[in-house]
Amino acid sequence: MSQEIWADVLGYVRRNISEVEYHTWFAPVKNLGVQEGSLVLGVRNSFAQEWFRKHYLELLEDALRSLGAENPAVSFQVLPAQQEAMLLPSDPPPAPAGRAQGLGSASPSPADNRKVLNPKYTFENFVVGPNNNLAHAAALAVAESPGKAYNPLFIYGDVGLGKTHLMHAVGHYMSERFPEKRIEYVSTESFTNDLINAIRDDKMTLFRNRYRSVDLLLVDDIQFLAGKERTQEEFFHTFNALYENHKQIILSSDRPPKDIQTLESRLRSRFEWGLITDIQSPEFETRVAILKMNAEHNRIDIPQEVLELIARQVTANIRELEGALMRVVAFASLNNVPFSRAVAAKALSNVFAPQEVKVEMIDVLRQVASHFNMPPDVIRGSGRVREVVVPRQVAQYLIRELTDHSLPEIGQFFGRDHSTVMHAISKVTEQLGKDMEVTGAVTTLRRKMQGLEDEGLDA
Ligand SMILES: Nc1ncnc2c1ncn2[C@@H]1O[C@H](COP(=O)(O)OP(=O)(O)OP(=O)(O)O)[C@@H](O)[C@H]1O
Repeated sequence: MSQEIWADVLGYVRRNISEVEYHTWFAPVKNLGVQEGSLVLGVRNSFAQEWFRKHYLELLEDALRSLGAENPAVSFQVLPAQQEAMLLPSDPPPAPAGRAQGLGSASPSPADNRKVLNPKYTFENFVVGPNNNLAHAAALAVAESPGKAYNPLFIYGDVGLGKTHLMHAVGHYMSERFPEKRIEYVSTESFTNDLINAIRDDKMTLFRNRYRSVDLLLVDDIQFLAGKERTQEEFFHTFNALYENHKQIILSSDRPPKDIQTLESRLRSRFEWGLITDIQSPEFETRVAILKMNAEHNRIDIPQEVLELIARQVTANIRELEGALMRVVAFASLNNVPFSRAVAAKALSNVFAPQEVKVEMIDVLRQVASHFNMPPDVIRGSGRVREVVVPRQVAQYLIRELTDHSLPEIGQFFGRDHSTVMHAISKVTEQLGKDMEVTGAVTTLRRKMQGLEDEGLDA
């Protein structure tokens, strides 16, 4: 396949996922051409291969379809290490921005977002916290009694806080219970474009029938009605027709109706007829819960303290939060290191202000466990065979060296008293330089814990 077509494919992909997702996954991909009718893409390792199959196959097929391919096929091939080295992106990824449609999920393109509800945006997948519980309760009430509870429901809040997610959740809820109901999800931009096309093609009746015959109308980013007189006029009539027929309307906006400038007052007052509710930025616990849910959905086993570190880094926007998690996952897998706070901090250091990461006992234990290929609990357990005792002593030695914890605290962490820890430390000290296994483990792990740069990790 020519590089021009590949550039078009990348352009399509880029428009449909967040910047951080794009740079993490697509920047290093190599176009290997078409083989037996299938576009072959070179990826760095088998993890990336699996990830692409699971998360981006459909998106890539859509991209090819949009370029005219009738039966698009895409396959992924792991590149040999040498070729891979040449593909490492030289520029640091930019700060997350744009519209990711959730961790790893391919999203509909803006042009055909009408009628398409993102399957991930359900009530089950919506984490409720103090920042969004009113909006959530209102959406649920509306889903249960469309056209009766609050009409319209007006949800406002900053970007990436879950307005679209809640709207789609109502749509899914309704379509599951009443499959015959007509649901229309549209961005204000698409509504405007449809109107322009209808006027141009002399198809206003069709346009009106379409929007005025739905049972649930979901309109995103209604603030973009500002200054568009003809669209406002048309939307006013659509609104009235639906309202009078007790059809549910849900609107989202980045601000409350009173703050939308140049909005006709008859529309503004209608937007205020039902319920106006906002979504605020999530607090720490909600952010951790969202990350946890995302990790579970993607079957990623990531320690709580790593999720907490990510949640401390990204505070304002859930889309960015998801991007940050994805970055950490990609970073750890591409560098083949276990998840730790230090790894997460390193993964995010190009994107967010670096955070001081204090090494914790659990971090050291995890690293030691991974080095010796043994579960952390076994190291902390009561086993007395050499295979367990050596990692345990190394862990205690490194914790003493790399953290501020006292001997009794370390003892407690291992369910032992401080004299055992003292013994472990002197034992390791004695073996350093003599016992290859112990010396190698201490040196490697110390380097890993102190500074990841020394490990040749790529951000
Ligand atoms: N409470 C939540 N629980 C789980 N995921 C959430 C929650 N809120 C938002 N998200 C996720 O955050 C991402 C951004 O949400 P969404 O697109 O709904 O934001 P938005 O407020 O509509 O943003 P915009 O103003 O840019 O349209 C989505 O992937 C969504 O699933």
